[in-house]
Amino acid sequence: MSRRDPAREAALECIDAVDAEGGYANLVMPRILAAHRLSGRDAAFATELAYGALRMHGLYDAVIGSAAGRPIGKVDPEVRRVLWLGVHQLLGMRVANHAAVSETVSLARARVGVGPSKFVNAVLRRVSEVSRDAWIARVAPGSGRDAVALQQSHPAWVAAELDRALSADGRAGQLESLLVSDNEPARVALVARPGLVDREALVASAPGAVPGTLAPTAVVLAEGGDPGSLAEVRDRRAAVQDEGSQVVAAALVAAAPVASGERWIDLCAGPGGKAALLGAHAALGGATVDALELHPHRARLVEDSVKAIPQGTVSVSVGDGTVWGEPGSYDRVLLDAPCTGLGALRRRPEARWRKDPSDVPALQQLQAQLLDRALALVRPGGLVAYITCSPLLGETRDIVSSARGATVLDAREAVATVTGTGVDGWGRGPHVQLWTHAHGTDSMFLALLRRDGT
Ligand SMILES: C[S@@+](CC[C@H](N)C(=O)[O-])C[C@H]1O[C@@H](n2cnc3c(N)ncnc32)[C@H](O)[C@@H]1O
Repeated sequence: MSRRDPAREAALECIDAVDAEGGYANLVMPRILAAHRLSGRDAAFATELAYGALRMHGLYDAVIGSAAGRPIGKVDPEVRRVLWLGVHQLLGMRVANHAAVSETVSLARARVGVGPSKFVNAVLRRVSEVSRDAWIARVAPGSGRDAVALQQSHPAWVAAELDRALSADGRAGQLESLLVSDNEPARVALVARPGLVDREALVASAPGAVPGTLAPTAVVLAEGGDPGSLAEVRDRRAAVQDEGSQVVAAALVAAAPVASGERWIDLCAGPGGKAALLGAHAALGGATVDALELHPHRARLVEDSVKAIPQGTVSVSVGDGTVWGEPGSYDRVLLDAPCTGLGALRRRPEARWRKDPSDVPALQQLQAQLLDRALALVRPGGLVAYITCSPLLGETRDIVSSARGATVLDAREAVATVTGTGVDGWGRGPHVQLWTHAHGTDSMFLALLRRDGT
């Protein structure tokens, strides 16, 4: 009987659950780690192994096909997933070649049988003969867009859309940097909800944490920092939230002075990160927030997220934002629209492979309907923040440019107020597009609109 490494077993279970059963890595992995009683460095190793293989398998399939001398489609899917695990150790991690090959082969023997394990052994030995760069030169040579997409393991259509969005934002030539940043796991950022906990106090509670560099509410945890260990997170005075999300939500508050009695609505609130940040600001300024969410189970997450906000400030409802509410009855609307999520690929290792260009038109239609409704819901002179965690032009500028009855504001001014920086650092305007490679945040888009009329 050969000895098998529990961290590699856990990683393979995660890869199987995601690739074969349609699971989400960030949901299945914690359960698998607990079942294998893995923590600390072993858990981190298993997670990097699984997430890296799931992210990078576009490139690894090309390497495996070349090393095996057969099209990847002819490799049994179960064997292929074991190979991803081995190739990621060889080309994506600093695991010694002999350990990567022998540990993966013993796993293969147990999981897929002796015959296939010999094939795994032969392929991995061949892969281990040359470096990652040499493999890239062999299977994805050049510097054209499709080559860069394969080198950085992104579907070609995703890379093409991101490239277009970069160019439109004055960032032509930055595609490779962006795709590289999608492959680097994000450091965990927390929000210190204003009025509920001081940022300095939160920094002091979390060993090794530092203040964020963009949002005045942000705290960045040390590598491996566990947000669940912090009382402030457990009681919802603080929460995990990308710093870019904090900036764009706070920009709606910063766009005009808050008058007591203002009514705000978050039209697409689940799971409630931005609703809670708005709620904390609203409580300080004497405003109230309605938080709307289509799906009841996500509305429950919003309820939980806002539970530390002073009573009577936020009220959560289940409903459809395309038809909700009394026209003209709100002062500000936050519309964080459902989108492809292609600006947050670093958070979800499998996400890039689950999207398809055919998903985009239905999302665009919904985004346009929601923005229409958002503009109907605000009073004349009221403000709408249109936000996506996708930089795709079809989900961002194109949606905003087709809106009627509103004036587009320079969102850079509100963002500069939030971040305490000058307007110039925020692109060409009037919208603000954050970029993972440039700002270290998710690639969030923000447009601010003011409804016309008096
Ligand atoms: C991008 S997420 C919002 C994230 C949220 N603002 C946060 O910061 O936690 C979009 C949300 O809109 C919800 N949604 C989708 N269609 C909707 C609709 N027609 N009306 C209201 N909510 C909708 C989705 O269920 C999802 O929870």
